[in-house]
Amino acid sequence: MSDLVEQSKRSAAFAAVDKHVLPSVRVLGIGSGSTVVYAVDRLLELKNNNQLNPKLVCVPTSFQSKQLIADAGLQAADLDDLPILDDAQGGFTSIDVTIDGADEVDSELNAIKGGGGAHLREKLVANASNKLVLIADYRKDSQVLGEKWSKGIPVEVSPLAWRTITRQLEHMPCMQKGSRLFEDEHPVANLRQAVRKAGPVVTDNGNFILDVCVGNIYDPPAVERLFKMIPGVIEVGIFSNMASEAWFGNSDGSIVCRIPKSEIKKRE
Ligand SMILES: O=C[C@H](O)[C@H](O)[C@H](O)COP(=O)(O)O
Repeated sequence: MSDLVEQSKRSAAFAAVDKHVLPSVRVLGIGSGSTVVYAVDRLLELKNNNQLNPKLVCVPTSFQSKQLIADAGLQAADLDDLPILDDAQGGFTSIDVTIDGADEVDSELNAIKGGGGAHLREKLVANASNKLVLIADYRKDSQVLGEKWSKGIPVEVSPLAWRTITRQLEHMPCMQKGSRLFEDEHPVANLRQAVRKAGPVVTDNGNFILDVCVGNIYDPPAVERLFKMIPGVIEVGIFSNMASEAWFGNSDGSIVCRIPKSEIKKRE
């Protein structure tokens, strides 16, 4: 990985933490992946400077994230241990803000996640958060999902049915009710293979992952719903309309914070 990419991950992570992890934050969701490591580095600095809420509790999204929290000496809590608060919009949240990485983010801040296989718990934590803030380097910033991330949509599936699910996914048509959902005629689903273990990747939850290639994704919420309907699909690595901000580190050293394009229009 080039120094430029690492530097851009770091600057996006530091800026997002500085903006969102104020002393008023009591419960913080911690995402997974290599960019989140920098976010936890910054949290540790803030902790050492007494700039965090002394009662701060961090909610992990994977085994990796749980370890990062423990190594930083921060307090961890599982989602189920937290009280559920009814918010003004009729939602149910337990977490003030979650900071997480992404594999690709489009102009509406729909994201592909799960490159590291953590998207099930990441989505559970994001869903219980008042605010989801994404952090990434410039390679993940795109207009349409699929333009940049070519490894496919991560889909966590039950090992009991992975072959049936693969076949069903590969028979999905690209058109639905007259509109095109994705670029390729039919998806191609690959069982993710482990690198230093023989056989498939087994997630933190004991499941398999199919990486489903469809080309560009024109309607992320529809594709997310379509895949999710297949029995045995546990979670789809498309996060539609969940993030409210995305921070990108650029290759020139600058940082950009984006909000969904439709939000910009509403504010104009
Ligand atoms: O499963 C992994 C997560 O969704 C990560 O947040 C995502 O893959 C981005 O990871 P990284 O920051 O390493 O690019």
